[in-house]
Amino acid sequence: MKTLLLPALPGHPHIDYVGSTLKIEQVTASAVAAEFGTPTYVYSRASIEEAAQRYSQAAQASSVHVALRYAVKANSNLAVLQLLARLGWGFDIVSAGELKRVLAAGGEAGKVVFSGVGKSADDMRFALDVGVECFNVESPSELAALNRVAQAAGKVARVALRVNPDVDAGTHPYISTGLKTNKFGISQDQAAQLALQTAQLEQVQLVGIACHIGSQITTVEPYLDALDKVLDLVEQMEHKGAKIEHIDLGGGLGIRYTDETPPTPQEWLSPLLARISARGFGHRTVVIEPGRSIVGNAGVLLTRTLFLKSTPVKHFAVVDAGMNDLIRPALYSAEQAVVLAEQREGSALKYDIVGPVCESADWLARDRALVLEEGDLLAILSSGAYGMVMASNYNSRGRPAEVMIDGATATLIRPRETPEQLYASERLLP
Ligand SMILES: Cc1ncc(COP(=O)(O)O)c(C=O)c1O
Ligand SMILES: N[C@@H](CCCC[NH3+])C(=O)O
Repeated sequence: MKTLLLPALPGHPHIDYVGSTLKIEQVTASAVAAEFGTPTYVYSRASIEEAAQRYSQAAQASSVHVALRYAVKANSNLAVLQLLARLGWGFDIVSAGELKRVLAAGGEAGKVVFSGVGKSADDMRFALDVGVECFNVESPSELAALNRVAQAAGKVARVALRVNPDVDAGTHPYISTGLKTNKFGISQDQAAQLALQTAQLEQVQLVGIACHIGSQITTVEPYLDALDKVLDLVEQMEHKGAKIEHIDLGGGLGIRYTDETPPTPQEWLSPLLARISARGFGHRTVVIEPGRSIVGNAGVLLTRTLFLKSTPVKHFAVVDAGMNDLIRPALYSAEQAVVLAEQREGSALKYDIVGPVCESADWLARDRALVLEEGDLLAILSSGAYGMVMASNYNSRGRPAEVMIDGATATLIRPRETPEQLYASERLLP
């Protein structure tokens, strides 16, 4: 029988049981649900800040200069971005929308890396106008387009070439990005050629090499493999006269969802920086772009059990959160631990935890042994990353509320969407 992380919740700092009661910092999950309803995403401020500080400390332990850039796509709530901006972090973005959020949250454009395989001309122009620090370019066509946009804007765009190092990060195929069959990055050969071409383009300046090999990676080896290939390329480019100021290693460090044991930021960064120094590149800036490992285990999704239902072959717990609120299980068959806000003794049944959406893929967890009653409040753990940001309005369901816990204080950082808001901008025909 599957047992998931009970009674202690390892890997989830500041989210744990006190007796049989689940608390996020000093606030009970039940109190959050009573005040703000369900489904609701709840984040621990201390957990986010400590995760960020573990990266800063790992960076400070080395003589190599490390630029910290939080990947906004993991969780883009303004309050989350504000916490990181206050800690001095910059940001990794993939759209003008994310860039606008960063600016609205008090982030500095000069500490923003613009990633993504499909940047529009409008997005490039906005990023140039506000002065982002670097564009991570992923194709010859994108480089040409950026040169044109920069010319029209009268600016010079600082550029890093994102290389696809063709390494297997050992993660889910949908979140692997560094294989040659993936759409991301430029092959090593093509990158070397493109580096030469940048010298001919007046409105772009090559300053870096970037890579990002995937997400939820739980070992260091694929990063070292990718790094060696990136450093080979840097050597090759500098031999031909380029001046590479920074090496961007991307993000991707995994978290514990059930029983994974990923390296800590220190265990991840230290061998990479050591390799960079050993190969003679220790005076370059190293950029990192973590997302999930900052916010993933700082958040839970609270959901209320509506009905328990048994068929001849299965027990179902129908809850008020669905795949529109948290799509990771439906999309990647992701396993996230599910726990009761108030644990009770009794004999457990194995439940599939399913939502109200009209799709058979609308499941949040499968075969979980729980002692459940209708009306019980559940917490889906590890929901701080790629949770709310991937939520949709399918079935005209308003997206959940978001709440930040700081000690004994719960602050609503985004109210629940109402159905009226969903269709407010739609128009009836004349
Ligand atoms: C370019 C880039 N940087 C950083 C990240 C953040 O990754 P993660 O949340 O796995 O740390 C991603 C997402 O995979 C990405 O595509
Ligand atoms: N959305 C994915 C991660 C994608 C990372 C972005 N490249 C997840 O939930 O695991």
